[in-house]
Amino acid sequence: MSTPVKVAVTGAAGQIGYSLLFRIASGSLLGPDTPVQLRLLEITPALKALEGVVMELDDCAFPLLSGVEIGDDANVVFDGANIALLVGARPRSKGMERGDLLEANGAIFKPQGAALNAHAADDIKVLVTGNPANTNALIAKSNAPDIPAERFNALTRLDHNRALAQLAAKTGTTVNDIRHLTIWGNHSATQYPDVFHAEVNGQNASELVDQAWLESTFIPTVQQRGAAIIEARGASSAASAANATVDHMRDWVLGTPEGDWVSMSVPSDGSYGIAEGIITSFPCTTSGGDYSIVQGLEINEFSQARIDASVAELQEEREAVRSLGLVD
Ligand SMILES: NC(=O)C1=CN([C@@H]2O[C@H](COP(=O)(O)OP(=O)(O)OC[C@H]3O[C@@H](n4cnc5c(N)ncnc54)[C@H](O)[C@@H]3O)[C@@H](O)[C@H]2O)C=CC1
Ligand SMILES: O=C([O-])CC(=O)C(=O)O
Repeated sequence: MSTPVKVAVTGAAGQIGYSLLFRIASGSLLGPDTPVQLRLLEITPALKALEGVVMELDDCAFPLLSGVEIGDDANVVFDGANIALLVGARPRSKGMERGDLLEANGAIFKPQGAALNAHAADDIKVLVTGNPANTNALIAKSNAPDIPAERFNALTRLDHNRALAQLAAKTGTTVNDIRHLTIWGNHSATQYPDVFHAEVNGQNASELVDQAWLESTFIPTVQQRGAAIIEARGASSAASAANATVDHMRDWVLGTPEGDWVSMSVPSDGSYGIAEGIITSFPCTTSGGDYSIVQGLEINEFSQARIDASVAELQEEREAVRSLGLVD
């Protein structure tokens, strides 16, 4: 067996953590031949609950799990990490304005960015799931000047998976029949799920569904799915968010399937005229541990307006965290 890969997870005692850790330890993240060491970060009051989760991990007797370290100090927990899954974040509480939310999360992601910069392994890959995920990833990236910027991603794979499921249901197919779906923009209600390049069994998806369904059902359903889950379950998406976190990082490390792409929020390099530096969702392929933004797609007027709106929201978030001194 090879040397264990060190996987750091923050917010490990939370809802998503409770699904995610078991998937990582069972081999879903890095495959059946790669042992993992889990390095779990929590706030001090949650360490006892986390100890209980570690007892359960022990009780699974996972053959690939080489060890588990837990703690409340990012400088210790991130030591030597090859992968960091930043899940723990400050949720919006009643009466909290967006600016307050960004500030509260800045207090988490700024020091975590700095701790990754100082202690993570040279090949570190960072994926932010904790909301507001795109801007939290931007804050972490800005505070880790020695880590290449492209190693900081945010999660829009859950939105991608939700869009796949909705399109499959509408067209009477399965998710396996669909290729080239894209989420553009922010992991928020402004995100744009784009079917204009998608194919269902080789046929362009926009020819199989009408514009009215796209505008009044598909797009709002995908954009509002998180809220619908909260309404139904009384708690936010957890197993599906953990699953998407695994999907994103697994594909980044092990590669996307031949002939398809996935949606990843990555620092913009200016592709499609999108402001450089913001962390926004693009169609991406990956190979050899590196990803590339799919180039050359024709963007119609309908799509462009929606991409612009979501990118504008991300630029506003960047301005807000800039004015708080959280990013350059
Ligand atoms: N990007 C996406 O698609 C999705 C993102 N989310 C977000 O993921 C985040 C986590 O969700 P849940 O697990 O359901 O929340 P949760 O509240 O059950 O767990 C979060 C955990 O993070 C911990 N935490 C807080 N501050 C921390 C810090 N500084 N360091 C380490 N741990 C810290 C808390 O103690 C808590 O145990 C939330 O921000 C949620 O909005 C949820 C679903 C989808
Ligand atoms: O709104 C939330 O906290 C959960 C979320 O991001 C989602 O389900 O997409």
